[in-house]
Amino acid sequence: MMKEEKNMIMKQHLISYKYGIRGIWLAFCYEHSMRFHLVAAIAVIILNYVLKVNHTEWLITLILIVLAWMAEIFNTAIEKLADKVTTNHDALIGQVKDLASGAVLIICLFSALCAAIIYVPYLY
Ligand SMILES: Nc1ncnc2c1ncn2[C@@H]1O[C@H](COP(=O)(O)OP(=O)(O)OP(=O)(O)O)[C@@H](O)[C@H]1O
Repeated sequence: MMKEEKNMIMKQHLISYKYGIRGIWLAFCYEHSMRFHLVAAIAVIILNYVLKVNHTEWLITLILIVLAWMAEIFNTAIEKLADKVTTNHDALIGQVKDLASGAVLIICLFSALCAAIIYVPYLY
């Protein structure tokens, strides 16, 4: 591969990061739930420090935080796309939005369960 081609690929790669960062910023601006996820993430990090959780527990909680953020960003993207298709009442659009919300709910419930499993033993 030519040096110019490599540079071009690298440049496009870096530009795609820029779009990704803009996507994360948009999610925080337009989706109130993202701010809730941010507050929850900060609370988890503080709790991890206070309780001095072990390495594995740190990893599990950080992975769950990232999964919840990912689910919320996908949910926001799907909602925006659905609204672009139609803002009129439509049964299928309703189902699409419910499915996207379901994905967020699953990771939130699973995170709450994992938080109970990790933190409760530290309280005794
Ligand atoms: N065009 C539509 N046709 C039918 N039902 C809809 C439509 N738009 C929204 N709904 C229903 O209303 C619910 C909430 O949709 P809305 O677009 O207001 O999301 P939201 O309240 O911003 O959700 P979230 O809290 O996940 O961001 C959907 O899950 C769906 O059941």
